[in-house]
Amino acid sequence: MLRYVTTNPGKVREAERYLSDGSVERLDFDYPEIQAPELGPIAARGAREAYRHAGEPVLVDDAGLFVEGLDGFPGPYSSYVEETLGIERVREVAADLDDRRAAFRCVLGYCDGDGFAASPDPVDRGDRDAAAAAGPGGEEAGPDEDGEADALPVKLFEGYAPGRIVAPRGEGGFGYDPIFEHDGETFAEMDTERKNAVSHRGRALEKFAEWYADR
Ligand SMILES: O=c1[nH]c(=O)c2ncn([C@@H]3O[C@H](COP(=O)(O)OP(=O)(O)OP(=O)(O)O)[C@@H](O)[C@H]3O)c2[nH]1
Repeated sequence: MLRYVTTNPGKVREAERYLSDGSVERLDFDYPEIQAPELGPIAARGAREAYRHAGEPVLVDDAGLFVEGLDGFPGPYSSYVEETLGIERVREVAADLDDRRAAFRCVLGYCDGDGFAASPDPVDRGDRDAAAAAGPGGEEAGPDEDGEADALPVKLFEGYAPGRIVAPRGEGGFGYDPIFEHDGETFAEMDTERKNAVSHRGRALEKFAEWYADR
């Protein structure tokens, strides 16, 4: 049984479509998150912590909103900023910027404790063209990437969605969705199926699901 590890019900709703073959269950476990400027090391360490807790294969999902005009802030701190400032304040800060472009990123970390065949497929580092070109596969997190010695192997899958920060619109989704516009619609104006088709999480999950089925 694979455990999709998250405390966030919004993530689960989106992941269900990709993980609904009966071999996956959600595990509501708040694994300790390291502080790092990138999502990859956070997901890698989280996957190891979650695996040690669960004793079964796990998939963790680390995501964030990166605002261009704020040098990528809140990025890996998105959850903390959402809880403290709130999305309205983020929107207010962004409203004063010339450059309101932003991107959502999601990194999934898979750990099953004993490793897996390394994939020769290209790795999506999050850039839009690379995202379009990259197939399933994912990246092996290096043993020392997050500073942990003797680390368990973790496979990473990244997804990216470009957009811009706008005044809130829409009732759906969760988190920053009402203020993130992609192709003329906010994520909160999209139903789950439409959001999954274009979102950072949908792209990462698609790559993971393809790799997982073929591994
Ligand atoms: O509008 C949004 N649409 C999305 O699709 C999305 N994905 C993530 N987020 C936000 O980014 C932070 C992630 O933080 P995060 O990865 O640490 O997760 P989390 O703390 O919510 O749960 P957990 O999975 O760690 O238990 C949180 O503020 C989330 O609300 C999103 N916001």
